[in-house]
Amino acid sequence: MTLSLSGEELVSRARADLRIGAPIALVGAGDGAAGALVMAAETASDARLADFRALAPDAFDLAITHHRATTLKARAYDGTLARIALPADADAAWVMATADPSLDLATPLKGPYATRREGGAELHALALVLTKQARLLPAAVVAAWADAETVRRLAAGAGLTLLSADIVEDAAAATIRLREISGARVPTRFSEAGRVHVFRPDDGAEEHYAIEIGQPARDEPVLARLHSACFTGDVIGSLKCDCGPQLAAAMDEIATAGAGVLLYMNQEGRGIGLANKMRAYSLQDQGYDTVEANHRLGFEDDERDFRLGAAILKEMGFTAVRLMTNNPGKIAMMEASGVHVAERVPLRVGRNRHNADYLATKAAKSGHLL
Ligand SMILES: Nc1nc2c(ncn2[C@@H]2O[C@H](COP(=O)(O)OP(=O)(O)OP(=O)(O)O)[C@@H](O)[C@H]2O)c(=O)[nH]1
Ligand SMILES: [Zn+2]
Repeated sequence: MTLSLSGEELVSRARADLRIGAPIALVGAGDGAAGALVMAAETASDARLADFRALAPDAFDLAITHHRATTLKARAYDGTLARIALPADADAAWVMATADPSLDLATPLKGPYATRREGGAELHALALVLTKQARLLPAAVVAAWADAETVRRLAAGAGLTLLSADIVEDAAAATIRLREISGARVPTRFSEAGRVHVFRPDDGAEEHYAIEIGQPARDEPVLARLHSACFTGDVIGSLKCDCGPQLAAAMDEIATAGAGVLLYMNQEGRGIGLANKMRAYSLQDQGYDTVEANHRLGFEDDERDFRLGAAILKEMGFTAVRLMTNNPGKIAMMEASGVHVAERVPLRVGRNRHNADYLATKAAKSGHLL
């Protein structure tokens, strides 16, 4: 028997590496493939940048999304991304100022930037996918070599996580498995008959919670709310969104009905994480709406994976829901994931003068039913 890590385990480890500022190694498929050492832009240190330079890579670039390149007036030759050649004196502060749009007011004078055209960008694209999955800014420092062997050797010598494109793709397409780890009775101000169940995904990503109220029957559609974490709205009462009142109203409605389930999904900021959401808020303070701010940072409007909620419901024995939502996307994803939406229950609460524009943008751009 040989002990080896699965592709999914390697990808999970790579995400953790990127968050702590450790380099990872990426290689292309087949003979003559290229290789690269990668660090997330936001965790790259001066010392590591110097280490990368000392290895004399064939190309040393900062990979950014084409959205970011547009703002920087840098030519993007690689479709959805651009490779900015790192100047010889570029330090970690330079990398962040170039990568992070929310810092633009603080560091207005930047560029011009030379973007790379020759060579492939497959590994750069992979690096951006992984930084996003790690809930970091989609920007990566990439030291590339024309031959994968050099990178394999460097990775083996330093004990770096080594990934190939197919491993990352397979891991993303794999069925998500979540297990209930623990659960206990938690009476709340909404209902004394509450139970909290904690679900943990096998890939080591965030845990999600199910709050079950009463004893909902498994053989009929359950009154359910799929709530995405919003630290600002849920915990500190932010008026910028409608999440806090929606959470309370959903709990209240389920409690009044006597039975149902609220899934609390730790997909903060529509899946971009709180750090990136606060970057988005800074951009919103500069006049961009919620969707534009996400795009400027290099994210899609919505980066949540709604399959997770469906997986938890199925794990709990539910196959059909009466879903409390105004978001048609959630209904479509539930159905696609094998949980039938027998009815949509509208949830309209928490409108105030601070979030009027935010709600209008959701209706206009994200198809929300108001
Ligand atoms: N990126 C980003 N996320 C936000 C912003 N405001 C709120 N969020 C997040 O959006 C999520 C809530 O999503 P909503 O679109 O309000 O609601 P929904 O859950 O999709 O739809 P409903 O079921 O109708 O409420 C939470 O994860 C919040 O943290 C914002 O301006 N930018
Ligand atoms: Zn919110």
